[in-house]
Amino acid sequence: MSLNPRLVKESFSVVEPVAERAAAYFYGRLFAQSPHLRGMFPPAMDITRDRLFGSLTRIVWMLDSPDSLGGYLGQLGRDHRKYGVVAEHYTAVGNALLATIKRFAAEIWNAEIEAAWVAAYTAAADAMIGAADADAGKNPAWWLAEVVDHDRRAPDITVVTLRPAQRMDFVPGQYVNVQVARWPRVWRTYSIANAPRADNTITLHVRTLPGGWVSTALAQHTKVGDQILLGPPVGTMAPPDGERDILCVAGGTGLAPLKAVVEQVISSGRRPNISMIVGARRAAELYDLPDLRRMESGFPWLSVLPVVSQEESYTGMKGHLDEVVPRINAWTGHEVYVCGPASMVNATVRRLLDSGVPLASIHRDAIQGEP
Ligand SMILES: NC(=O)C1=CN([C@@H]2O[C@H](COP(=O)(O)OP(=O)(O)OC[C@H]3O[C@@H](n4cnc5c(N)ncnc54)[C@H](O)[C@@H]3O)[C@@H](O)[C@H]2O)C=CC1
Repeated sequence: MSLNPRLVKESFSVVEPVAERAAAYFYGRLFAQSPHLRGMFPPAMDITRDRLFGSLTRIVWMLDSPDSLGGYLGQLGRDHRKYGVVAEHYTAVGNALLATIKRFAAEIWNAEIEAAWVAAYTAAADAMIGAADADAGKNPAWWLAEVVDHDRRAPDITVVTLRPAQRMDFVPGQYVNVQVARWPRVWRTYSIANAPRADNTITLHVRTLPGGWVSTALAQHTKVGDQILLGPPVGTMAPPDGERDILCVAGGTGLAPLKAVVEQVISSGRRPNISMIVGARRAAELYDLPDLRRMESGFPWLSVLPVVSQEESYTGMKGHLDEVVPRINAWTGHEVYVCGPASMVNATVRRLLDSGVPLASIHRDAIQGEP
């Protein structure tokens, strides 16, 4: 069986515009054929459905880049250990996936396309299973973590510090999936907001969103001493290893992974100039400014610039990050990190590219938050 990325991509592009219906069909089919699998999923499937297509889209578009794809599938396989996924589940998922693509790409479907999908799915499942097996000897499938600090910084922003019961190794810039006792099987992603610490604690920045199950539970129904579950650290954003100056553009709680990256650079002993441009809608939402100012006073090469977009009376810099950032500097020689709401990240990256910053110098990570 040989891989044929072109056929997979062409047929997937027919399904992509109807992704929502295809995902609903996929799960309907999966649970009809294997009802016992339903218990592994949360009662409300909306976010799970989006995540499925998000992952599938990434995999399909990475089929031509085996190195990136291998890394991504490895993380996905390790991360799926927390759901209790074992090798035999992949067969059921593969059958439902094939039936789904076949149905929604019916007008172009043929034996060659089917063979291409079977080959691609088999290779992807093998990579995930292999990574999960290799990880099983080294790390737990999930970590139990105790809440050791709970700090409401703004009406809807809470900073939570957790101590995992077992050592958790991670790269600054990565994120974890979080599950609270109140909502079994519901997992949401949060970036780790610190470089590794000697006491193994990690800090998360939580924005409470209307209808956000996990964020509301973490902010309003969680106290010091509670236990929550964490999946393994995932994500490919990482601190730079060269000597170039660094720009970090953070929108809201998108600050979290960028703070981790900056902490790591500072503790590495290197001395690049670091500019952190930190955006919030209102000044009261600059929830981490005192700590950023403390970092700034301890590391003279760091400068922190808060920017507020929706408060006329604010006396500091005002505006949207995508407009403000290119006005401040050309940034062409910098390693650039951008994180925050997707619309802000997309707009800012576009403006940076327009102003001559090479794509290879721009670091961002697609993570899925609530709701
Ligand atoms: N909590 C975490 O660990 C992480 C969160 N994120 C993501 O970061 C986002 C944070 O959201 P909030 O704190 O609610 O941010 P927010 O909605 O309060 O916005 C923060 C900043 O982004 C700017 N902004 C918003 N939309 C924009 C647009 N279309 N163009 C230009 N600028 C725009 C605002 O002006 C403000 O400066 C979420 O989407 C979350 O998924 C990403 C990584 C980690």
